[in-house]
Amino acid sequence: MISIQGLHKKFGKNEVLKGVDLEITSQGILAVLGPNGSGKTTLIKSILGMVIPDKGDIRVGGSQVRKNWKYRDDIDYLPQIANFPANLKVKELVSMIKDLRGKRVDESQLIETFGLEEFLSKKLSTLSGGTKQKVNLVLTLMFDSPIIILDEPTTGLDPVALIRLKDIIQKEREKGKIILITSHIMSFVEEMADGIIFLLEGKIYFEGDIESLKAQTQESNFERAIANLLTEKNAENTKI
Ligand SMILES: Nc1ncnc2c1ncn2[C@@H]1O[C@H](COP(=O)(O)OP(=O)(O)OP(=O)(O)O)[C@@H](O)[C@H]1O
Repeated sequence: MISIQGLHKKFGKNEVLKGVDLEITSQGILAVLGPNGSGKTTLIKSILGMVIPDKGDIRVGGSQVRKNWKYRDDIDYLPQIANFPANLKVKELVSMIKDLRGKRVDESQLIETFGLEEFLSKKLSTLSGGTKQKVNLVLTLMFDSPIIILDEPTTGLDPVALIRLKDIIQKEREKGKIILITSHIMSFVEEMADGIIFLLEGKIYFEGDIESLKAQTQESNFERAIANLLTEKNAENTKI
């Protein structure tokens, strides 16, 4: 369970989150959506304790996030941009991350699923963007934690890898996990998400399932329903 109350965060004068309240009590896939710069990554990093909020309360599994690190053992996190040490080989990075987390896991199935066997002895600097993302996914998904947070997981993936990723996420969902995903690929979100939140101007502007969003916006197409939220907000802002 993840509980967020009154979350505020600004960077200098840039007020990114202006009072976000969110209760994630049930298992399933929640997509965190919003325009570029709306604060999706900031929200995720606040949950992970990587961004310190100015105000607000965040609890994961009942534990306060502030000045705590133990709860992070229960979260597998895929960052949007992974900065890997260039000279390390893929297999060295995998063992390093396992050592850091102090967990014994068998990543061989994931390596096979993403066709990474032939890259295990290659240096990270020599890999293509999509292959790096596959490595990034293995590092995240190998730990089997109850909460998974994926920031733009589909970036750079070819169609086969994308299908494999979707199957893995569905299997993780069936295990009863809480899965948070950010993505700008609306077809991916529509296929995968049980619910969405839409961040706009520092707040959650919509929270619910995709069918409710379509009903609210009177748009049968999900992408258009999302665009409709933005134009609706624009219209509101220009009202006198
Ligand atoms: N460490 C930081 N220092 C200063 N500004 C930051 C920092 N991190 C984020 N920001 C700013 O906060 C705002 C929100 O950024 P964030 O990355 O959370 O947005 P996002 O919704 O994830 O965007 P995108 O869809 O482009 O990934 C942006 O204006 C960004 O420039």
